[in-house]
Amino acid sequence: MNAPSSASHSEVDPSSSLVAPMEDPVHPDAQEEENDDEEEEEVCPDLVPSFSAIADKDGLANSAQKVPVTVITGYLGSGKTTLLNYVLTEEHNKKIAVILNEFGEGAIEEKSLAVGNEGQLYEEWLELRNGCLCCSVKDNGVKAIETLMERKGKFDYILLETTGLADPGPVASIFWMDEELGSDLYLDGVITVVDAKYALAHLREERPQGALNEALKQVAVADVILLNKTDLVDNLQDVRQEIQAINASAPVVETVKSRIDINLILDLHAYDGRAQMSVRPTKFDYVENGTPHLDASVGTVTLRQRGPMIWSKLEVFFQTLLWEEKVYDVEGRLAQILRLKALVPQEPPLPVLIVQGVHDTYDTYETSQQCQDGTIVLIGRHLDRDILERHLQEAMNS
Ligand SMILES: Nc1nc2c(ncn2[C@@H]2O[C@H](COP(=O)(O)OP(=O)(O)OP(=O)(O)O)[C@@H](O)[C@H]2O)c(=O)[nH]1
Ligand SMILES: [Zn+2]
Repeated sequence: MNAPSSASHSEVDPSSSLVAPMEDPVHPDAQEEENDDEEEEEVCPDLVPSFSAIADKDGLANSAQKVPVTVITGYLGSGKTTLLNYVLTEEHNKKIAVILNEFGEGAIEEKSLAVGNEGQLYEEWLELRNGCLCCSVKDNGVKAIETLMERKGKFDYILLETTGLADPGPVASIFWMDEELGSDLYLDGVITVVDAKYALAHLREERPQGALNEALKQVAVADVILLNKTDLVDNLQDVRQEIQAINASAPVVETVKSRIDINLILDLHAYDGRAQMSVRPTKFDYVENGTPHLDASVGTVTLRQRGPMIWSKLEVFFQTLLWEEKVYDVEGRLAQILRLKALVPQEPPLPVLIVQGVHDTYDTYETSQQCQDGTIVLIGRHLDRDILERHLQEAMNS
């Protein structure tokens, strides 16, 4: 685990390196900044799910025992529940637990008061056909789910629908952090459902003091985006462009009634070494910098670095960016990272590393994927490519 003070966590699992600031890992992004619009329009490496086992034996053994959690987020009424229902009725050989929750809402203190004994915060379980289960957990703790598993037996898979106004970042981090602490659960991926008809309005909604709106955060941290309700819209070009300008690294799949090949959303392993990052140039790579024509305040910047990199130096760059709050854009606004991914070749025989980050927490994983050059994908706001590039070079040359 990677956090300003992570010693206690590395004792728990020395093979892992998840890093996050420890003061308040559940709500790491408390910055409120002035409102503005900025984005980079550029498409960069996608995280492509790999269904072949490329993790090492330990990694596989590890995730075999643990239950994957896919977080399903999206604005009010975008089609999250429709997606869950669809997954439950599709043919699959999994015993899936669906959890509707009020995760990540309210203060932790309030929640622990509400949890009561043994985290019994769930409502009635509904037994569905094909062995699936459904419930509503009114807790923001992993404990409640673990208690459920103790009572109901282990599931193969958990789908967790956040409320439409939730910021999925902290929710995702809960599972991620909890994995470090020996939980039975691990975060597989974040799926964001976008309402094609109202997305542009949602993404542009202003919040007091320039806070980021939920729709932006939901798109920014997505591993896969469903552009849903496409039957209601004639021209998808604008909304698709705006989504990709915000998060250039997540595949955007157009859907009606959230119908999607479930292989595209389950078992992504988006947060471990089994995710493959493919580096493919796209037309967006050639868009001029500094001439944004889309009205988004969150964007993606991709930095590339030739040849093998020294991880400890790259880590200095990440920590400067994520924790030290020393990186600004040209107008002096603090860079705020919502999601980060990197593919980092090291001098052989050191393995290639994948770095995954949500807000200010990041983790590294070894991958068997090969690459010559490093790629760093940053999604957030107030990201100025030239300034970020300079900080990266400073760190690499230190
Ligand atoms: N026309 C159309 N309607 C859809 C589509 N997908 C879902 N809906 C409808 O949109 C409404 C909201 O869908 P839900 O799945 O409940 O949305 P949700 O994201 O779970 O909503 P909340 O939980 O309230 O945030 C329902 O009436 C769905 O039937 C679609 O692709 N096209
Ligand atoms: Zn719903």
